[in-house]
Amino acid sequence: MDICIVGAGYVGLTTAALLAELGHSIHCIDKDISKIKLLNEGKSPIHEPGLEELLRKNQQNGKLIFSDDREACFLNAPILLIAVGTPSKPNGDTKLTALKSVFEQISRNISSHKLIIIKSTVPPSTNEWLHQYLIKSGVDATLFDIVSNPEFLREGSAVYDSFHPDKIVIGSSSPSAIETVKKIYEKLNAPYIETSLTGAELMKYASNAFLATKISFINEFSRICDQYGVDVNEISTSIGMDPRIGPHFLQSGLGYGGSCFPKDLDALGYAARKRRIKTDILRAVKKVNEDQVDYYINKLDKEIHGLKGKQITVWGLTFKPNTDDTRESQSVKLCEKLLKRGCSVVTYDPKVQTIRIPIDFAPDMYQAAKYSHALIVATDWQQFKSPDWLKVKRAMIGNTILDGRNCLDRNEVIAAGLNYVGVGRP
Ligand SMILES: NC(=O)c1ccc[n+]([C@@H]2O[C@H](COP(=O)([O-])OP(=O)(O)OC[C@H]3O[C@@H](n4cnc5c(N)ncnc54)[C@H](O)[C@@H]3O)[C@@H](O)[C@H]2O)c1
Ligand SMILES: O=c1ccn([C@@H]2O[C@H](COP(=O)(O)OP(=O)(O)O[C@H]3O[C@H](CO)[C@@H](O)[C@H](O)[C@H]3O)[C@@H](O)[C@H]2O)c(=O)[nH]1
Repeated sequence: MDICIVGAGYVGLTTAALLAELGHSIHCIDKDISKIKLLNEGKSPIHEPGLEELLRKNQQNGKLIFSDDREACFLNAPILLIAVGTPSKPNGDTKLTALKSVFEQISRNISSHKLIIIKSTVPPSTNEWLHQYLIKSGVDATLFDIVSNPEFLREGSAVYDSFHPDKIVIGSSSPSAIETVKKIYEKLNAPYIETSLTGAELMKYASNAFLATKISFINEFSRICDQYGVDVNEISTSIGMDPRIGPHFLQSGLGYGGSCFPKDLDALGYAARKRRIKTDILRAVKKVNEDQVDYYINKLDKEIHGLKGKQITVWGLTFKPNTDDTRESQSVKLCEKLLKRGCSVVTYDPKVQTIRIPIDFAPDMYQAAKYSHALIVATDWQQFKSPDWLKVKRAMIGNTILDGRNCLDRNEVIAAGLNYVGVGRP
């Protein structure tokens, strides 16, 4: 099938690679000309394992083209898949500027039937609103169908996730549109969940809100473990064995970040408040996450007898490993708070070399440790999990290692003569 993908970000590019690989003809467009230029040179503008190779392969075999000619794409393609960003406003509401601009362009260029698939995460009833928008713009209702088809991939494993979805959610009031979307994905052999437009929107928010709740639950629990001298990782393993709970999203640490959980929880809370629904759980999940960075910093403060004037090494700036994304990263928040407490911060991240806060970047992880009073593992990149701790010890002035992701082997750290500190890690 001929599909135009609008938005060449994490979701748009991964979906472009997936659908081209499934045999469809993909035209992917973005308003950002620099991204399109890079893509046409065979380079991915984002770091996502396996993505660049897959994009290049499908560009070479003619299944995938990139351009910034949005109008031509809107005119020609019978299927439009929209994956533009939907960031938060300060009050938690969602900025729909990009989506509205796409729909404005569609309304001006529609002359034959369009199936419009919305992949972007949008607040409940947005898709209904978009449907009405096109009608009010004078577009004949028979000329388009809208399907809400939310995306569940994780950054860092986006390619794997999109080829192995646990389900494909398809929300629409049009049975024929639902059938077409099923055909697009049929080679994936994943179960379909058919629902309404708003049902699909809410399934996406429910998923992210529940996953974030699991993380904040275990993070709050790690503070309880901390007081009782019990290892929280053992608690996660134990409760995770119960199939009613499951082992995933029970890794305690500095908390969740990224472009999705914080934004989507805010959007859901805002939508509920608008309908006068109190969201006590969502508020608590957010509060635990916000407090978690302070809990770690206060623990370090006690351990090294004051933070002011100390040099702290932070390993990892991305919000999780295997990505270059620092949006809403807890590591970045940690660095900002350390600066406010009078520390100097030296950092190393395999994929980040600059950031808009006054911290120093070292060329490698060991040089980042040089002359520091303490070292914090803030993102669980594989290379930080089992480094040469003797080399780290020789580089540092102090000897405290704070395990911000509960991902280190404490015995290895101690064996090198270093002081292991974690939350809920006696
Ligand atoms: N990042 C994820 O892991 C993830 C996973 C599931 C769902 N989502 C949702 O998918 C959507 C996209 O997220 P993302 O992380 O890919 O965003 P992103 O910021 O990486 O990419 C969005 C792209 O859309 C482009 N764009 C904006 N306005 C445009 C326009 N009018 N015409 C053409 N292109 C335009 C931007 O230039 C950008 O390249 C969001 O709603 C997000 O919540 C994201
Ligand atoms: O046990 C865990 C699991 C994750 N995290 C943190 O949670 C954040 C989010 O991680 P993850 O969910 O793996 O990455 P995202 O790319 O943000 O993916 C989430 O957000 C996407 C955008 O909506 C959804 O599509 C995915 O299903 C959903 O997992 C990161 O900061 C992780 O460090 C933890 O602290 N403990």
